Amino acid sequence: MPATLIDGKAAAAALREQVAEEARAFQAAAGRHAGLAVVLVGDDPASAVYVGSKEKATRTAGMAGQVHRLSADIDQPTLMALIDRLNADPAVDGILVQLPLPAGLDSDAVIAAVDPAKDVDGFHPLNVGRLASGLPALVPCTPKGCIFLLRQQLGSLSGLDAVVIGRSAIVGRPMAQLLLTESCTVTIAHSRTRDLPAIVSRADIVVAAVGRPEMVRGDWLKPGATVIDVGINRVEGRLVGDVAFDEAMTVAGAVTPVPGGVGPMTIAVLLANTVEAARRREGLA
Ligand SMILES: Nc1nc(=O)c2c([nH]1)NC[C@@H]1CN(c3ccc(C(=O)N[C@@H](CCC(=O)O)C(=O)O)cc3)C=[N+]21
Repeated sequence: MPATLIDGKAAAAALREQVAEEARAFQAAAGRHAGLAVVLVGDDPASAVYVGSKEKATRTAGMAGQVHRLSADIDQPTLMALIDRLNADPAVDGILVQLPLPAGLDSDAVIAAVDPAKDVDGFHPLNVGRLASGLPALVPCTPKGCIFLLRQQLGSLSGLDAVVIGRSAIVGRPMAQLLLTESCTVTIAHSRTRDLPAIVSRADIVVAAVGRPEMVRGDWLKPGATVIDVGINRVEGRLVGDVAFDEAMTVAGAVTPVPGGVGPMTIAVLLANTVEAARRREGLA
């Protein structure tokens, strides 16, 4: 029997509906809309598309969105001054600086300059530390979206063996922290891992976040495993994940597709984080 297809698009639509409800309740209680500011530096076409869909989703959820589009050749002090202005603006609850920034700009400095209470990406060192300590925090959108999909598919994750492939600051590391909070036994694998197929073969949950098209093969998987594919790779004009999808579907219990899996959840969680930040800032949470 083939694996269940995990429908991220449907899950994201349901979450966006719930967030729209929370945004209405916030508006009624606070007398203003929750507000998200997105900063886009340069004219990378893929980034422009993502930012456009974030803008649309923000409005649809009944929140106030603003996009700041800056030229690729702005200097660091100009960008830092914009962050300071957004930090000081009471109408702005969430700040997202689209990454990667053009060469020459220091993204670590920009991330550290964002008010941690407005850090809806969960990239500020304070939120990273809070997540690692098991404290309430604003949590990176993509890993949090993966947890939603896993909970929907499996219910409790307690005691399950989880393997995260990839150790990036934006996906792999926070993903491992969240799985630990869900009481999984967590292994983080990466480019230096020896015998990756053997490690993956023990996992009830596999999260692939490496950025190598179709690297995880079907015959690595434990039969019945739940496979979350975070990869978005453009190969010969089409999108493929980090998992060999057709192979995985013959072995796994459930698999996320690319597109239509994790990606749509990322934007829905961004909206959820923005309402959460707004509620905390107004003392409503
Ligand atoms: N500060 C910051 N925060 C981010 O969250 C952030 C970022 N920078 N930089 C770029 C990445 C990428 N990202 C995606 C969001 C949605 C989809 C998405 O909705 N994908 C759809 C469509 C894919 C397509 O057609 O291109 C899907 O997978 O089905 C993908 C990728 C957020 N990112």
